Formats: sequence, structure tokens, C-alpha cells
Amino acid sequence: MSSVTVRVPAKVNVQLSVGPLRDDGYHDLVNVFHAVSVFDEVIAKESESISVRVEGESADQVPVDDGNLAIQAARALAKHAGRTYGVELIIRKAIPVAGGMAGGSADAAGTLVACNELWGLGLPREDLMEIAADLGSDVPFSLLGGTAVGTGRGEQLAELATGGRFHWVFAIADGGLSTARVYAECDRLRAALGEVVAWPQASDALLAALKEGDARALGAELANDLQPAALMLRASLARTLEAGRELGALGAIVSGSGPTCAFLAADEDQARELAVGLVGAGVCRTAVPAHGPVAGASIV
Ligand SMILES: C[C@@](CO)(OP(=O)(O)O)[C@H](O)COP(=O)(O)OP(=O)(O)OC[C@H]1O[C@@H](n2ccc(N)nc2=O)[C@H](O)[C@@H]1O
Ligand SMILES: Nc1ncnc2c1ncn2[C@@H]1O[C@H](COP(=O)(O)OP(=O)(O)O)[C@@H](O)[C@H]1O
Repeated sequence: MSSVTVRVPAKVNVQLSVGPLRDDGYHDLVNVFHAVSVFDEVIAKESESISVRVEGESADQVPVDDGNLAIQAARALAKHAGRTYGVELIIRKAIPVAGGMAGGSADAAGTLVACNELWGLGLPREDLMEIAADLGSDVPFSLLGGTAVGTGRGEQLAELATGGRFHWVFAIADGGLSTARVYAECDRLRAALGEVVAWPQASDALLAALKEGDARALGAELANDLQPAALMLRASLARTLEAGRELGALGAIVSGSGPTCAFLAADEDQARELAVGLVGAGVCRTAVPAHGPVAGASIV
């Protein structure tokens, strides 16, 4: 095999409940992940050394050195296999960079699947999941896809069966937000308000809405503890969320650490109309309709 192509989805967090700050600098979470049909593509080609080239959406903002999560993934996999391997990685980005949709995690997961195949390692998914968790909290979910409840720092996953397809619109902003900065702002706001931070719990109403495929109920239950922090760091997002609500979205939420905003629609037609309306209202750089759940990193 001289070349392998893998497609990996973005995610939205339909519930993100942030618990207390841990000693290791992470927060315990209940993170209900939902994979959506905005895909990066990772192409892995035979090579002597490990390198990466990035094309597409905001490619100039992605590092091509060891800071690239895909490079880290290739190195981690080679180390796990106990050999020196090379690969030329080409990443075609559609997932917004630093957008709260796990684009870097997607590329890392895609690289694990692609190199496992290219190098003929034949490692089972469980091994890839373990390597993924060391690369980043969201990387295991990018492998798994679908809908899942993440606990711990988000890396311990329990799959959720959902009833049918949900239709979304993602309002993509100019520029990104740093995940670490948004978590730090969340801690700062909580301390300033003297909040007692509760242990995170999955919402029964939200899980039931997912299971039943009830978009209206899901829209009412969307919840993100990082949203106040993201709004504090990017005040303009309040207008974006409001515009979506006024245009009739069933739910409006910041995706993860933001700044992408996610809107739930009743069906595909409404999603298309919402996307046009959001761009027309001038509250985002672009708006992308998508659906979920979709499969995790898969060879195409
Ligand atoms: C917020 C979420 C929601 O799914 O993703 P994004 O919206 O950024 O994509 C995740 O929790 C991000 O996961 P990921 O981007 O993989 O984070 P990591 O690389 O593991 O950690 C980056 C930094 O985020 C903070 N962090 C991350 C996860 C966690 N449970 N608690 C944290 O406090 C820490 O400051 C950490 O140093
Ligand atoms: N393959 C990659 N794609 C995107 N960003 C990457 C990648 N590798 C490393 N990064 C770095 O990770 C940061 C967070 O990117 P990303 O994963 O897209 O955002 P988020 O954590 O908000 O979902 C970027 O600002 C970039 O510097």
C-alpha cells in the first residue's frame, strides 16, 4: 500500500459540564460528543521521514512542525510499534482551526488510522484509543464518532445510540479561541462569582432527546459550561447566538471552547435557510449546514 486516505469528522458538544479543576491542570467533565458531517481528510503516503502539508480552511494557521497533532500522532504510533517509520501526511482541512470543533484532534485520529494501515501494523482499535488519549482529551472521540458520553477529561467514552439524524448549522467565526484560555477564563469567572463547582452529571432529558431523535427537545437541553467564558473572550458571539434564535433555530450554543456557534434545525431545509440567514445577518464569516451523528475516522 503506497497511499491511504482517511476521512474524520468534526464534533459539537451537546452537553459540556465542567467540574472542578484537577491537580493535573485538567477538569473532570461530562462531555456529550456528537460527530457531524464536516470532515478533514488525512492522506498518508510512503516516505522516508515524517512530514506534514496542510491545505484548505485556514491552512496557514496550522503548524507543520512537531506542534502539529498529526505529526505527534504518527510519532506516537511508530513508538508504540517500536520501530522507525516515515510518512508524508497531507491534511485537507474543512474543520475550522481553533474553532471548538476538534479539528486538530480529528487530524491526529485520522493519522493513527491511516498510518496503522500504511505501515501494515494491524493494531486493534483499543490500542489506537489508548494512544489517542495521550495525544489529547478529544482524540479518542474523533476515532469513535457517533454520539458518546465522555467522562474523566473527556477521554473515557460510552457510546450512545441515537434515534435518527439531527440537522445543524455551524457559524464559523474569523479567528480561533485557545482551549486552555477558555478553560482558564471559566475558572476565573467561577472564582469571581464565588461559585461552588458541582460534580458534573449527564442530563437525563438530554440523553432521552438524543435516544428518541427529538430535535425540539434536544434544542431545549443544549448546555455548555464554557459558553460564558467564550462569550467573555469574544463578546460578538452573543449576537451570533441571538441571530440564530431569531431565525428560528431549535437551539443555539457555542461549540465546545468556541468561537464556532452551533444551531440545531428541525430539518435539512431549515438548516439551509438558517445558514443563509446567519451569513446575511453578518454575524459570522461563513455558515455550514451539516448533520449528525456520523462515523469516526474511516478509511475511504
Ligand atoms: C473544550 C473541548 C470540548 O470537547 O474541546 P474544543 O472545544 O476545544 O475542541 C475539550 O475539552 C478540549 O479537548 P482537547 O482540545 O483535546 O484538549 P487537550 O489538548 O487535552 O487540553 C488542552 C487544554 O485544555 C484544558 N482542558 C482540557 C480538557 C479538560 N478536560 N480540562 C481542561 O482543563 C487544559 O488547560 C489543557 O491543557
Ligand atoms: N492538525 C491540526 N489542525 C489544526 N490545528 C492544529 C493541528 N495541529 C496542531 N494544531 C494547533 O492546535 C490548536 C487548536 O486547534 P483545533 O484542534 O483546530 O481547535 P479546537 O481545540 O478549538 O477544536 C490550533 O490553534 C493549532 O495551533
